[in-house]
Amino acid sequence: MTASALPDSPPPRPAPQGARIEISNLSKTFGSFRAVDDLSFSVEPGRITGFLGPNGAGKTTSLRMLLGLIRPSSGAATINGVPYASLDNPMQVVGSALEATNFHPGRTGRDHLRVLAAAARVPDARVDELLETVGIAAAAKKRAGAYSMGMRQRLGLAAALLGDPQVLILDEPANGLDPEGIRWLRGFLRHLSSEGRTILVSSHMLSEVEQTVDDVVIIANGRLVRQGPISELHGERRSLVRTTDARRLAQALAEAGHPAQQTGDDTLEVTGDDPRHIGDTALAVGLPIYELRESKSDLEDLFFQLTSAPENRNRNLGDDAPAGPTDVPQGGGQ
Ligand SMILES: Nc1ncnc2c1ncn2[C@@H]1O[C@H](COP(=O)(O)OP(=O)(O)OP(=O)(O)O)[C@@H](O)[C@H]1O
Repeated sequence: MTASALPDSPPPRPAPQGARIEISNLSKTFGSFRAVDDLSFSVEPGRITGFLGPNGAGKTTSLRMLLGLIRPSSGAATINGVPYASLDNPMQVVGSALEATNFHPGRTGRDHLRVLAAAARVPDARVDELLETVGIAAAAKKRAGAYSMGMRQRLGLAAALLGDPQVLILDEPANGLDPEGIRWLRGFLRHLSSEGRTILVSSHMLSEVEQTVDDVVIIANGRLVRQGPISELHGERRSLVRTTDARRLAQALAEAGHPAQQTGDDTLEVTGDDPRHIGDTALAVGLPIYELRESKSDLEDLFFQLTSAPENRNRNLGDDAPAGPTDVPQGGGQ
């Protein structure tokens, strides 16, 4: 049906395209403590980027600077080339959920969103649409104080989406979600990024976001330790093979130009080869294959190695951790 056949229906709302986030030499010190240290990275539209680091690495502090909630000691954080505080229509550009606990406990989930919607001149219909989208419509009239952590996460996500933003910034959004909720979140974020939006998601566990993100930015001790597509973290492809005579198959693979290492009487590991070549070679020498699977490097181990080098160890466990908060949030736009 064409649009002209439905003169009263509103035109379909085009999904907003993403915006680029640029963090340039960003630093934040609290007293003499350097929470974020000369951090630079960029986040691209149409991709989900995991912002990762152990507890106390400086993720939330960086996100708060990006959102204009605290002032950088030096450096800059921009969205589409401008600091958050200079955006003309911030809610349409950036939606964020930094804490899932920041709700008036006596107010219903729906009222919480309606207050925010009114302030941003977003119609109430969008509130109901979003409650449905994030899966808490049935609890819309319950007090937010009675919500589970997972429900508060969903409410926070709905609040972040009120302005239909180009950029979504979520601090540990999987906290408190059950496995079904995590799977739902993964699909939902994938859908939003496929519309061209820019999604930045923080987590202290690489394994938690491993299946969700396209790119990673890993920080430790306030500093960047790795940035790039998550596929590059996996390193070279390896296959594990189980057969009856691993030595003979390893030899046959070597003769066919595919170096393999015997790891047991009946097991071997082949580096960088297409599993089909392994199967073909085994068939050619008449050996059965009982198991053939790709072995991915353990990303959680890699994450630990990257972030636990002596210079990157968690400062909260060391002697130089700060005594306590010394910088009061300044509110948006400061
Ligand atoms: N207002 C503040 N005053 C003093 N120190 C602070 C302040 N805010 C954060 N810090 C310190 O800065 C460091 C980084 O904290 P931040 O919350 O950014 O880390 P994080 O990576 O988000 O950690 P988590 O995964 O535990 O949330 C921590 O050592 C924290 O104690």
